[in-house]
Amino acid sequence: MDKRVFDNYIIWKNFTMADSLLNEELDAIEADEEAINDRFYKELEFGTGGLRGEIGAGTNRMNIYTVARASTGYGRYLLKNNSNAKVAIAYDSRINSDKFAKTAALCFAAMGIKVYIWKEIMPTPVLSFTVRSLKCDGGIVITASHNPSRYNGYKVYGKDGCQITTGSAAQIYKYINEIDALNSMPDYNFDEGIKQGIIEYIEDDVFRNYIAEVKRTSLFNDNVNKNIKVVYTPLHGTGLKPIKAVMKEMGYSNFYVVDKQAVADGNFPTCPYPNPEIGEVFNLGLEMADNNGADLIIATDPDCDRAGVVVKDRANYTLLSGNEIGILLFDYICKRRLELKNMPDNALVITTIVSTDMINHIARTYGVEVIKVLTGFKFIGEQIGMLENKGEEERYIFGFEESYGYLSGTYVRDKDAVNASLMVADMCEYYKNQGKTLVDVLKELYEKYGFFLNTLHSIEFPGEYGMKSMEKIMETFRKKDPFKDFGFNVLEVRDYLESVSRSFYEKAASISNIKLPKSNVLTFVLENKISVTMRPSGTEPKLKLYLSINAKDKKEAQDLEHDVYTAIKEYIEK
Ligand SMILES: O=P([O-])(O)O[C@H]1O[C@H](COP(=O)(O)O)[C@@H](O)[C@H](O)[C@H]1O
Ligand SMILES: [Mg+2]
Repeated sequence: MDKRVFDNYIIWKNFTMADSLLNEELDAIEADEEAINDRFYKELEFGTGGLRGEIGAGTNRMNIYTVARASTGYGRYLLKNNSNAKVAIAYDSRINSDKFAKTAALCFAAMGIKVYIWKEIMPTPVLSFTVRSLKCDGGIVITASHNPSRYNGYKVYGKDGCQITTGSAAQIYKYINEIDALNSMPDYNFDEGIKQGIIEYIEDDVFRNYIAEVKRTSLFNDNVNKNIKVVYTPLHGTGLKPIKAVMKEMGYSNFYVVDKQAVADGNFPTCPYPNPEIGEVFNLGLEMADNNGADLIIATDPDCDRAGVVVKDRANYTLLSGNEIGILLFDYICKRRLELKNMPDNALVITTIVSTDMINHIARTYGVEVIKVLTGFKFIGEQIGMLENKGEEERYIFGFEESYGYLSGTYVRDKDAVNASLMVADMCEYYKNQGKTLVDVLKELYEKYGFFLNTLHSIEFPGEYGMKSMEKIMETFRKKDPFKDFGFNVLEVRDYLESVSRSFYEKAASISNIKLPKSNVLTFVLENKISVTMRPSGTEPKLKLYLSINAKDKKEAQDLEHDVYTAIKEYIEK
């Protein structure tokens, strides 16, 4: 083991004597080099959605010390830009989320930064709204989103209500890096901060205004009493209060909550992996739907920025993928805006390089421009900010990413599952009035545009060894062209780390630049309308493989997908 790692372990062990839980954890791993290494080989870093890590002792863990370190660094950055800085804080239902939120509040307050904090658990999009509404210089949410219960995290927002992107993340990280976690806990008391007014609970008005904005995104509010039956589950997270409010106020009186999952609980007792991408999270919702014949089951992740959907198609229930929800919503939004005569000139949809290309085809039909950004909704939020600066905000009609992230308004700058739930319910009601289910509509879209199969395969690579293995795999694919050995012709390679795209459509290869921030992502466009994108996840120790096939029917697409994935998997495992 690296000496620095072991020295750090000893320092933390001595320091945490007064913190029995952390100390016990460190004591117990005394003879386990791997466990020590995993806790100390690095510091938590900014990934796709802020800092994220397992809860526990060490520099590579979420604990009050690493939270204090991040907060002190972020606080210094905020003060550098504005000596009267204000910051907003929200937290979800995860283990220690409230404690970490208070730790952060203390750090900011001790530095003289005014803190607005929610008194109860709140969704991530509400924090984005709060930052803008209270004119804060920034904000944070304590959450690890949809990760398993052993994780927590720290999402950081700029004054535009958008999660910090590459440039500001690097600047903030410089400040954080100057700070020693164990010396960053302030000598300050939360109640004292409240008394002095430097820490203030956020008023309910902000929540009500947020709800009003979400309701305003509806393209269907001409029909107040809705007929469809909706089953909803917040998966033990923050979604219940806002989604119940919006749905009831928008006339969805047949709205049923999965009781067992309504209780906020960071142990996620009924769904250990509270991710709407995983079909099992719908089990309890399906039981309920089987009994009451619901048209729709909606699940939102713990910080309520992702929404997953199961729809009733005659007698069956079908789980939609993130891409399928995205194309259905996009098509619905275009259709409704044209019907309501409020389609903006030069309308714009923003999506990511790992989301379905089918969006381009639909966009062409409606004359909507498509912008593609790197993975992470923050890059979509950033684009909305750029439009706002040019006074062109109205052009934005929809943003979506394959990992169940959607936003159809500009009142927040992050994906919003409250907005997504309302839009999906509206869409379901709209088509039901025409005698169609969402599965029928999806089939119509596939008939019109050809069948698109988009799959995501995640391969786990835990710990330092895993991280290095992923790097090696990425390098191998970058340097060699294994697809040749698999028997596929490569037509184009996009290397987002080197910002170049090489295409081989003609005999001589041509090279062009990619105008996106550098990121460790590779896309291989193969013959037969197949493409493969690979990247290490920025939120979990996983290599993500996104396969996209455009074929004449489902069977053909599935066969091709199987062949490509099997070849890649065998190659990686070799
Ligand atoms: O986790 P969330 O819901 O905050 O979501 C975050 O992580 C997702 C997965 O990222 P990765 O593929 O790097 O794991 C991203 O798609 C999303 O935009 C980002 O906000
Ligand atoms: Mg989330």
